[in-house]
Amino acid sequence: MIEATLCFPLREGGDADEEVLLIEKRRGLGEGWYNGPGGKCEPGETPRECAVRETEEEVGLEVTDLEKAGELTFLLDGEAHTFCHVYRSRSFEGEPTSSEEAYPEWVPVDDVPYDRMWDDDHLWLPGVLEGNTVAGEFRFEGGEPLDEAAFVDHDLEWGVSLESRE
Ligand SMILES: COc1nc(N)nc2c1ncn2[C@H]1C[C@H](O)[C@@H](COP(=O)(O)OP(=O)(O)OP(=O)(O)O)O1
Repeated sequence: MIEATLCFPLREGGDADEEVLLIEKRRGLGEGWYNGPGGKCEPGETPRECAVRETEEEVGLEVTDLEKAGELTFLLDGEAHTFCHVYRSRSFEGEPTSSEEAYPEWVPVDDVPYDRMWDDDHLWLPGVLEGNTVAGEFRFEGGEPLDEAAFVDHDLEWGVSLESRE
């Protein structure tokens, strides 16, 4: 099973609206869709270290004080495919810049483009952006690659305790 991360930097935008930093993915899994910065964990790396590294690599932002917000299991044809650790952070340095992997974009949390994201995102990301914690399982069918499989169903648990976990 792949172990991966997503990180959602948050800031106060204009008119005190909160904004989240998304990326438009330029290559690999989910290419062309919006997501948070993130990627696969490397050997010997904790998920938190992975989220920090991937955010720096993809958009040039140095995030600190990451808050664990979710643990998501993605299953493909009944087999665990990816376990994803989700973080949010209001502490970061630098300005988002494009990379070979991603175009960054600040968007109001009330105007996230769920129609251009993974089919599961509208089920868990709004709660995560509101400050909640979540554990979820999402089932896809149709074979590899995961981003061409069909989203079938899911289970979600809100308000879970995650801070003791990386
Ligand atoms: C199945 O639903 C998913 N939803 C969301 N929102 N994000 C997902 C889903 N499945 C995977 N992801 C995330 C997990 C990772 O953050 C990325 C995939 O990362 P990638 O394969 O691009 O990993 P990298 O290490 O950045 O890739 P390179 O091999 O190019 O370095 O999608």
